[in-house]
Formats: sequence, structure tokens, C-alpha cells
Amino acid sequence: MKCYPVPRENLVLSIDNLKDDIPEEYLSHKECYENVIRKGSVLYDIFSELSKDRKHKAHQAPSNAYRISDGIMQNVNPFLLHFALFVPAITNQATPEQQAEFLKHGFGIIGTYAQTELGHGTFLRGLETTATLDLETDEFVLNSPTLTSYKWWPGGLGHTANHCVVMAQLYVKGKCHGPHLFFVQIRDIETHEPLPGLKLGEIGAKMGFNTADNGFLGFHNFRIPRNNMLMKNSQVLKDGTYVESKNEKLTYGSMVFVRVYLLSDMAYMLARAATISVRYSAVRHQSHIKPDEPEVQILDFVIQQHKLFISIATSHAFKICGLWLWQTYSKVMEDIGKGSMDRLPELHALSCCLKTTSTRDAGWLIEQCRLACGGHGYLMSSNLPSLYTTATAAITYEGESTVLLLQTARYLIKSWKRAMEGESLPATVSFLSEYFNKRYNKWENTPKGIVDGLKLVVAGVTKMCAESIQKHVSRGQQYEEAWNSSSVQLIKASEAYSRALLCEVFWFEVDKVSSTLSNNLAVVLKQLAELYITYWALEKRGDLLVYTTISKDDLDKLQERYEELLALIRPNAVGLVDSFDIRDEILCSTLGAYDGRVYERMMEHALKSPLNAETVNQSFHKYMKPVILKHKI
Ligand SMILES: CCCCCCCC/C=C\CCCCCCCCCC(=O)SCCNC(=O)CCNC(=O)[C@H](O)C(C)(C)COP(=O)(O)OP(=O)(O)OC[C@H]1O[C@@H](n2cnc3c(N)ncnc32)[C@H](O)[C@@H]1OP(=O)(O)O
Ligand SMILES: Cc1cc2nc3c(=O)[nH]c(=O)nc-3n(C[C@H](O)[C@H](O)[C@H](O)COP(=O)(O)OP(=O)(O)OC[C@H]3O[C@@H](n4cnc5c(N)ncnc54)[C@H](O)[C@@H]3O)c2cc1C
Repeated sequence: MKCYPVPRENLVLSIDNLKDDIPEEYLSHKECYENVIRKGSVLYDIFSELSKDRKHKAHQAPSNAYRISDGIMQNVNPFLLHFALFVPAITNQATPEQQAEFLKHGFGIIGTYAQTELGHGTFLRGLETTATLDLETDEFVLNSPTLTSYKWWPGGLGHTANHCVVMAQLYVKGKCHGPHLFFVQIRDIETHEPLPGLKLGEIGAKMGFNTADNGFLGFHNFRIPRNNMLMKNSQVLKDGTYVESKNEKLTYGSMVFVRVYLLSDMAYMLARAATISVRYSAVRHQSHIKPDEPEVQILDFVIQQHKLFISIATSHAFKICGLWLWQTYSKVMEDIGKGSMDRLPELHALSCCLKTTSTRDAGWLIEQCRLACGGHGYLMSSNLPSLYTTATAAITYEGESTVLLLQTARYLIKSWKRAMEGESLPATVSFLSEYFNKRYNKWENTPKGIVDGLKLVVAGVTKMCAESIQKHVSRGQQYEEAWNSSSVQLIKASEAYSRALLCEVFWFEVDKVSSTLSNNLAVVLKQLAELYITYWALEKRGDLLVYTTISKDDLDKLQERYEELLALIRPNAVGLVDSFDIRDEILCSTLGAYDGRVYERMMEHALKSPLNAETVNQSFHKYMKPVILKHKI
């Protein structure tokens, strides 16, 4: 076995045929895909070798290991779904025997997760793909009965994967048992041709993610062995007996894994955008502050600090909360392994709102970083446009944001009702029980005081939602209709809950470790945490005025403190983004390179445009010249 030296970054980034002569943005859709498969295959080979001595772990903690691919494949790694969902679905949903069987080829197979269909993405109980047990042959027959039942969107499905985990409605003896997962080979290992009975292809160009090879898949009487249903949670026996799962939602477990993971993912996306925009803002001199002095670094404009420092702070917030959420996830998975599912609803609610807030915030903050770089931020060579389109895809995939916030709201309303009945609640929602006792507490202008205030907002809005639902029901609406009528407020409750969680976890985790850090590091981290909390207190001042005893004077003091924090962070701003330690080869940005040679790099990149290969493009002679001469006076 080849032994690769570590660290991986040096190894991977030293491989010549992983570098691009022509920037990706100048390749065609097809060339882009072929180029990323070329590079991805080299990486796949390296990771396969490196991973041979490690068993497929059901749940690997968020790490930056796969980040190297961000530098090699600036867009998206078409093998990503193999690691993000295909393998976790099998390790999470298959029996140990099935895992041994399905994963025996290790990296010899490439998989994806085929759940979404042309007609359904959110409402999983409405999926139309069917898996019908054939008792005689001990097989399932998979079918796509309608065009809308075609699998549509799975990453890598178009031309990359040769296997997939398929979510289909299970039919046994004429009875539908709902969505279940099935292990399906879709291409011949040797020839890569689609297997008979399948229609496979790529869904076409997108606003980003264009190397993810999102595809479509239709089944026509496609047969798989009965044993290919993932049977850890529910089973279909040879005689057709269906054994129910202890909790039908365990089938959705792979989605929870990715949602939990995405918090850390977004931390890293934001770290890259912040690094690019803060470094550029330190290099770029534009305009004056004092008329009689030279042009200043645009980072000296306080409004530029207001635009950018929140991204530095948010990246740390997501990283710290991502690790906290990962620990919760690991504990709940461990409990489930021991047969207890008590905390699954809480984990689902936490992962839904935190995935939504982190992906939404990453989107608008990356856009804010781009805009803060002026016209040069609009260049593909800055890498900010690609970061934006890649990050914002996550607002939709793995659970559309509105839908997931409503899932969290469902948990908040249930928790509120339990609180009103005097029941004890999990720590993450226990503040709901304290609302009436703390509602009129004197406001404290401290990070803890703000966190307490944000929790009062959650409780107040949740109470308002519960009353709204009750009002609609009392006017004759069914509960589900009343829920729909109150959904604008329900979304607000979930958003407030997510923000309170992020502020609380960020502040108390930093506070907890600060005594173990050098004084300077502790001071700067606390400044970032306080900046984050104060920023959101000011953004949510309306809610705080409604649900807490905060005064105008308190808000004025918070604004003053916020501006103090910007000034305190300014001297460390470049050091803070340097500490994200993202190499130029992974940052892939003419604006954010460590050496600050922005203008030289922009020109070097521009000259790589195929259009600059000649001084006069052929279109002049073919198209322009005849028209110019014709109309020449
Ligand atoms: C090279 C190396 C690489 C290494 C890589 C490492 C890993 C990298 C990881 C991440 C990086 C990013 C990579 C991502 C790339 C793109 C991936 C995109 C993949 C996809 O998009 S897959 C498809 C995603 N689809 C969805 O999320 C669908 C969303 N819809 C649903 O979840 C459900 O339909 C619903 C929840 C909206 C509704 O379901 P329904 O059955 O109708 O449920 P309800 O009636 O609303 O509620 C019933 C009850 O169930 C509870 N519940 C619902 N869902 C869950 C759940 N998931 N878990 C637990 N419990 C759940 C719900 O709370 C209700 O409970 P209650 O009745 O209230 O008690
Ligand atoms: C880049 C990308 C990669 C993807 N990769 C995969 C993959 O690998 N595998 C896979 O299976 N899928 C994948 N998906 C699909 C993704 O999971 C779905 O797009 C997502 O679940 C949303 O479903 P939908 O697109 O059908 O939107 P719909 O479910 O049709 O929702 C459309 C809109 O309707 C509204 N809505 C829907 N339901 C409700 C509700 N109950 N209450 C209120 N409003 C509602 C929401 O505003 C929503 O935005 C990917 C998608 C993208 C964009």
C-alpha cells in the first residue's frame, strides 16, 4: 500500500495534475464536469488509501479534512454525496451484516442518496417511487409510476455514482408502509453503463454547484434482492412479514446527520469569505477620512468593519455551536443505539433551526463580504461569487429553510404546552417555563443579560403563537388550518429560538474555555462573542422592546458598546482571519491571497482568459466589420 506522508494538504497540493491551466470559469459545462472528475478521482484514490486502515465510522465528527477538495475543485466535489449521505445512510440504517455486504468494496463503489423526486422534495410521505415485494422471487420491484416520481437532484446521480440509497414507498402484500431506504446498484462497475430498467441523466446547469452532477433516475420494473432494503430499524421477512420500526422517523436519520454537519460547514464557508474580504480591505486604499491625509485602507471605515467583523464572529459562533450540536447528536445516536429515543425530537428541532439559520446567515454574510469588495468582489477570480452560490444551495438542500423552521416551531409549541402544564423540560427549552417569572426582570446590559432577553423573546413569541392557534381553533378552524394561519408567527418563534441558542452557546462556551487560554486570546475571543451578541441585540431591538424591560437608554449604551468593540477588534482583524489558516491554494482568491499582491494576481488571472489569447477576436471580421463598413458615413 502506498504510504502518503501527512499532512494531507501538502501531499494533495503538491500533485501537479491537480492544478488547472485554464480557470474553471472558462470551461464548458461538460468540460467542467470532466475536469472535476479527473481531479476528484485523484483525491478519491488518496482518501481511499488513507482510509483503508480506518473502518467506515457511522458518524465522523466535522473536520476540515475534506476541505482540501474545496481548493482542488472550487465548485463542488461530485463524490461528496458518497461521503456525506450514501455511506452514513448505510452505516446509520443498515444492519451490521448488510453494512459488511454493501460496503465490502469500500471505495470500489461510488454512491449517492436518491430521495427527492421531480414532484416531491419536502413532503417525504408523498414520494411516488415504489418498492413492491415479490414473494416468489424474494425481491423488491422498483418503479417510477409517473414522470413526477423520477428521482431528481441527487448529487453525483447523473454520471458519477454506480450505486445509490433510494427512498421509496414500501409495498408488501398490497399494503403501503411508507418511505423506506433501499441499496441499489445503478451502473455496471466495469462499463459504467446504466443497468437495464433504468433511465439516468444529468438535470442541467444550475446557478452554482455545477460540478455536483445532480441527476435524475427513473425505474421500470427494476429488481433488487429483498435484502437490499436497509433493515436496521424495520424489516421485511422472507415470508412477507413487515416488522415496524420503533420510530418511523429513524429512517430520516441521515438527513439529521448532514443538518448537524452543515453548521460546521457554514463556519468554514464564512471563514473563507471573511479571509478574502478582510485581507482585501487591508490592501485596498480608497478615499480619505481626514481630507489632508493620504487615502486610507478601506478597513478603517467603521461601516466596513460593521459589514465584515460580524462574519469573523459568526464563523467562530458556527464552529463552536457546530461542535456543541455535534456532541448532542453523538449522545442522542448513542442513546438510540441503547434503545432510548427520548431526545430525538429535541435533536430534530435543534438541527432544523440551526441548519436553517447557519445556511441563511452564511448566504447573506458572504454576499455582504462580496459587496464590501466593490467591483473586484464581482470577479469570479475573487472566489466570492462561487462561495455565495455554493453556500446558498444549503438553504434549500437537506431540508428547505421554511419547512425546517416549522418543524422546530412544532417542537416549541409542544414544549410550551408542557411548560404550561407544569412538566419539566429539556435544558434547551426550559426557559419557556420561567417566562412569567422573568418577564419583568430588570434589563441587564451584559452578554448574559442579552441572552436572557433573547430567550424572553422566544417565550413571548411562542406564547403568542399558541394563543393564535387557539384563537383560530375557537373560530372553527381545524388544528392544521389554525397552524397554517399562524405560520408567519411560528417561523418568527423558530428564528428567535435559533438566534438565542447561537448567542447562548457561543458566549458560554467561550466563557467556559477562556480561563484555559492565554489572556490575549481569551480577550479577543470574548470580544468576538460579545460583538456577535450585541450585534443581534441591536438587530432584534424591536422584539426586545416588546418582550423585555430594555429601555431606549439601554439600547443607546449597547450601540456605543458595539462601536467600541469594532474599534477594539480592528487592530486584530487581519490576524483573526489569518488565524483561520486557509492556504492560498484552498482560498482560490486573487483578492484574498496571503501576500496581498492583489492587483498583480488580478492581472495574471485576467490574462488567462481565452479571449486574451489574441488581440483581435475573429468575431470582428465575421460579424462586426461588415456592419461597421455598411453603416460607415
Ligand atoms: C471527500 C470527503 C467528504 C467528507 C464529507 C463529510 C460529510 C459532509 C457533510 C455535509 C457537507 C454538505 C454536503 C451536502 C451536499 C448536498 C446534500 C443534499 C442532500 C439532500 O438534499 S437529501 C434530501 C433532503 N430532503 C429533506 O430534508 C426533506 C425534508 N422533509 C422532511 O424532513 C419531512 O418531510 C418533514 C419533516 C418536513 C415532514 O415529514 P412528516 O413525516 O410529514 O413529518 P411531520 O408530520 O411534519 O412530523 C411527524 C413527526 O416526525 C418528526 N420528525 C420529522 N422529521 C424528523 C427527523 N428527521 N428526525 C426526527 N423526527 C422527525 C416530527 O418532529 C414530528 O414529530 P411529532 O409528531 O411532532 O412528535
Ligand atoms: C444543490 C442541491 C443539491 C441537492 N442534492 C440532493 C441530493 O443529493 N439528494 C436528494 O435527495 N435531494 C437533493 N436536493 C433536493 C433538496 O433536498 C430539495 O430541493 C429540498 O428538499 C426542497 O424540496 P423541493 O425542491 O421539492 O421544494 P418543495 O418541497 O416543493 O418546496 C418548495 C417551497 O414550498 C414551500 N413549502 C413546501 N412545503 C411546505 C410546508 N409544509 N409548509 C410551508 N411551506 C412549504 C417552501 O417555501 C419551499 O421552498 C438538492 C437540492 C439542491 C438545490
